[in-house]
Amino acid sequence: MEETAVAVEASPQKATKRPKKDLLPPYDGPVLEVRNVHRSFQTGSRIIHVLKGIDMEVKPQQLVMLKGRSGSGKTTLLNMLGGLDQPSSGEILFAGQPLQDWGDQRRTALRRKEIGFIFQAYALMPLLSAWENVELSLRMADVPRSEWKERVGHCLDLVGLTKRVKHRPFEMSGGEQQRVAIAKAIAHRPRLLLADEPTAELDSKMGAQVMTVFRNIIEVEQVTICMTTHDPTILEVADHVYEMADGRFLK
Ligand SMILES: Nc1ncnc2c1ncn2[C@@H]1O[C@H](COP(=O)(O)OP(=O)(O)OP(=O)(O)O)[C@@H](O)[C@H]1O
Repeated sequence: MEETAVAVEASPQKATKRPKKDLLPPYDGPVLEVRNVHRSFQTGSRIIHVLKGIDMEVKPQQLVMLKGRSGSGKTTLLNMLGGLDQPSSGEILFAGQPLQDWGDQRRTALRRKEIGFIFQAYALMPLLSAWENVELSLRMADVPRSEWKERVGHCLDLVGLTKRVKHRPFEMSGGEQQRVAIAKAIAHRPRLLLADEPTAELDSKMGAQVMTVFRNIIEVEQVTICMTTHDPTILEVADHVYEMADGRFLK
């Protein structure tokens, strides 16, 4: 499918107000604080130390990137930032709350309400249209049905896809599919967006469109983004880059 000529044509939008949520008390500090995090895996009799003392901070509405060679530990760290995995030692504070002290149920609720995930391979439902894919995310997050229409329309507009709402993934370019995935990831108004190599499958033009969308949603949706990338041209867009090598950040 041909990409549209203009980069991303989202309508100018005002910042939307984040509705109050009970899960987290109000907190003006960093969205993420990572303190001396280690992660080891046991495979058979061997113990592999993948993360070896990670310290990082992600402030509200920042775009933070993790770069590093394949195998350096980026995905392992991203999984922990999203509460999908737990550190072997150290702590991760999400909006000031220590995730390791939370039970499984509360961590799952945090993931569903406060975090959006974007992957390299889009992760869309193949038989659903762009509109239905975004709607599905609202259904999963228990957002009242009465709010779906406005919210889905708003999110698809933000990613510049108002003219593609009825298309199914196979009728769209890779860049468009990734933008649907972004609309889907922000639909439930998460505080944090985690993206694992979101531009890896895209050419440089489509990759740049995705980064334009990221900048736009940081402003309009007041979201914070932490992503991994190998692409040096994309790193220029970051507010902060952490370079990883062998489970540590390079100074
Ligand atoms: N569950 C696991 N069990 C054993 N080893 C693991 C596990 N998860 C990750 N690893 C190992 O940890 C190391 C880091 O993997 P990780 O996927 O975090 O790297 P990465 O920097 O994201 O690489 P890539 O850029 O290729 O995605 C690898 O050597 C991997 O094999």
